[in-house]
Amino acid sequence: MLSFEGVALHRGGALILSGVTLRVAAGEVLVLMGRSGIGKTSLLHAAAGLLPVSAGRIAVRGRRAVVFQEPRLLPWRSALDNAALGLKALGVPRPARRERAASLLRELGLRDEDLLKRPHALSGGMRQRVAIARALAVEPAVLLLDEPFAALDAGLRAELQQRLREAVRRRHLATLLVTHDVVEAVRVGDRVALLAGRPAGLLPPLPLTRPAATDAAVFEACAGLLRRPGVAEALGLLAQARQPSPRGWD
Ligand SMILES: Nc1ncnc2c1ncn2[C@@H]1O[C@H](COP(=O)(O)OP(=O)(O)OP(=O)(O)O)[C@@H](O)[C@H]1O
Repeated sequence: MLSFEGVALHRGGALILSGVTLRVAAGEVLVLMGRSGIGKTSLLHAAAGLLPVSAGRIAVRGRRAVVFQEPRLLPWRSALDNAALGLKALGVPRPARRERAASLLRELGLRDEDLLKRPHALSGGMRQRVAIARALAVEPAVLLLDEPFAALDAGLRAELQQRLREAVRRRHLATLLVTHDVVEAVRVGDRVALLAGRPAGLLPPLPLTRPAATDAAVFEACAGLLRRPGVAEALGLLAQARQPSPRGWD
């Protein structure tokens, strides 16, 4: 379980977030969205313990793990050793940690011949699978994901979103996912919370209904979310739509 109560945050001397109250239950994927620079990553970093809060309280029940947009792997270590890193820090013996890491890497779609490759020999998608495996390996109760698939192409993103969703459901993790991608929100999330205003606060979270796996159902769910009052504005989409393009006004 992860909860924020009346949280305020400063960055560079400026108050960027205030009065943020939110609870992410075990087994729930809460998607955090809002326009660029609003404070999504800062809030996630505060939940990860990487940034102090200026006011309020963040409570984490159980272990937490973080996945960043870049995989942040050790270049001189194999995929297997990278995925097992957190377990090493926890003092899990080598055979047990390699076994658990290998099983997670397979669950996330790595083939056996990839397990001993170093990061430079893996694709971007494989590297991010290793980063997710490394996070899941420590058996967290709370998973914090900061745009984990933003650098991947659309097909791969869809596959990894599906695998992530299955992995967090199976483990009953309280998951906070920061993303700019509305498709990702409806594919992975149970609820979406939007940051808006300055300093930013949280709009009341909206439930997401799980769409069928077809593209049409996913796009219909996205359109439904964007039609909800305040959502397009909070994502900065209406302001963008009024921007002139090189061809004139869109
Ligand atoms: N290291 C830092 N020092 C000072 N200010 C920072 C720092 N990092 C971020 N900020 C500021 O804090 C505010 C929130 O940034 P943050 O990265 O949390 O927003 P975001 O919503 O995650 O943005 P994006 O969607 O573009 O990633 C921004 O105004 C940003 O300029």
